[in-house]
Amino acid sequence: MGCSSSLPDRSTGRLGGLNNSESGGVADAKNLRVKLVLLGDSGVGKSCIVLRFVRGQFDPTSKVTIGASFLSQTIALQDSTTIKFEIWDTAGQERYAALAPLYYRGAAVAVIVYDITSPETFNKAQYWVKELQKHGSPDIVMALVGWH
Ligand SMILES: Nc1nc2c(ncn2[C@@H]2O[C@H](COP(=O)(O)OP(=O)(O)OP(=O)(O)O)[C@@H](O)[C@H]2O)c(=O)[nH]1
Repeated sequence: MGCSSSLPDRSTGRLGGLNNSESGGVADAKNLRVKLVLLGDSGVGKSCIVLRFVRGQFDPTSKVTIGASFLSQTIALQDSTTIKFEIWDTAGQERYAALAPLYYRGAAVAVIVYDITSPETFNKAQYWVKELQKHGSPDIVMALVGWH
């Protein structure tokens, strides 16, 4: 698999807007809390991305997510600021789509994942971008991840 993504440079402080309780981030200037949600079609690798980020592991037998799952990961920046990511990994199957607002509400960051060989998954990614533009936090940071 290859993976490309575009995220703000985490060492430049461009995540400044995230330290805001309305967009899921609180605590003090040195210890930020960021709510992050993953969205995208079923099977595009969302759970694998989260598992890699949180535990450094890859599980090729990764199961379909039911509803959503929650994990967290804290990272330290060069200036010793810490960011605790509170991660909601949503289920991509259509039957769970109605639950998504529960998980993206108040999220400061959304990672939207698609498979670059599958137009349907890209359509779904576009759908999530529009949905978040309409109903997500106004200052949400979105990252589009293309997977293959
Ligand atoms: N070879 C390879 N397979 C991968 C990689 N990432 C994910 N997969 C496979 O892709 C399948 C789906 O991955 P998941 O992370 O469970 O997909 P998901 O987007 O969370 O799917 P839902 O839970 O249904 O929303 C699994 O069978 C993984 O083994 C990767 O980096 N390499």
